[in-house]
Amino acid sequence: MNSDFALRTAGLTKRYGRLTALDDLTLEVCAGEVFGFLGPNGAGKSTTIRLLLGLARPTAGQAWVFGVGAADVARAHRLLAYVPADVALWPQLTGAEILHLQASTGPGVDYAYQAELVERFELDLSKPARTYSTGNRQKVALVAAFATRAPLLVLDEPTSGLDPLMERVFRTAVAAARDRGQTVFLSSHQLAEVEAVCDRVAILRAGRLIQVAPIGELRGLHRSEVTLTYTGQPPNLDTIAGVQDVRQPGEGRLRFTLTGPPGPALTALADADITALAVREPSLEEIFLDYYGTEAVR
Ligand SMILES: Nc1ncnc2c1ncn2[C@@H]1O[C@H](COP(=O)(O)OP(=O)(O)OP(=O)(O)O)[C@@H](O)[C@H]1O
Repeated sequence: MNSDFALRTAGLTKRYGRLTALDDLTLEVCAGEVFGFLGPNGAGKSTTIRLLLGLARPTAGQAWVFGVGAADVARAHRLLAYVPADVALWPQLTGAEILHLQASTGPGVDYAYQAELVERFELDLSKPARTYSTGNRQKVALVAAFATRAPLLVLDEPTSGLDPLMERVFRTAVAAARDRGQTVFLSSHQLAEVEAVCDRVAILRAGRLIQVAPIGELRGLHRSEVTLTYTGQPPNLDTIAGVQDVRQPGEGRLRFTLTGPPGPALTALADADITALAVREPSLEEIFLDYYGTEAVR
């Protein structure tokens, strides 16, 4: 088994009765890579992670962590740290006690870095975990994972409870993990998050792998929907770079999609009398439907 791969799956499949949660996933994540695992709700991301961690048994196929079979939990878990989507902590222990407990049972901790992370995530370690909000529980788990020396960090939608400021701290910590030579496997349903931190991305939909691509190739997926109101002459967006699907949903209103740098569109809009402007990021589901068509996502 080649352990240059931090993670490898071959034909990995999980069925729950008649539902196929994960269908024949074959994937390789190189050591040292920040790998995004992107898919809308219910795509099978958590199922995959449970199989990788040996928390569930595959119906078919196999998974390895640095060449160690995922079912060999005692060996595989010495090589990884995991942050689940719903972090559960021991309610009676304080944040400090939990970090101490995890440090003493995990694959080794960099305590100086742990202290730095506690500060950056603005975590109050003195309180018992039962008083922590979802976001604070997530922070404890993230600090514990990022501070380990585990060569692989498996993070399952780890920022769902974090505010934008903390999301920035998270992104910095992922970049630092990469610099420290760790591999990061990050599941997410946010295209923007994955774009910001990952080298490569796998896209999963309805249990099936749709695409694996370097992040650069995914940039074309990113677009915004712009809606504006104007008085007088409508802005002329006919030949503006990045502007598509210009529609007029009502009198004095305009809607279009924007990909790439917004400069040319902003220049064109500057000549018109715009009274309101709203920019919306479409959901991953919408992007999938738009980009891959209904056939590919079924
Ligand atoms: N223990 C289970 N029993 C039955 N069905 C399950 C079980 N776990 C997951 N599923 C189903 O498998 C599919 C994939 O779920 P999974 O949690 O892996 O998706 P996900 O991509 O992680 O989604 P989310 O972003 O919502 O967490 C879903 O249809 C889900 O309802």
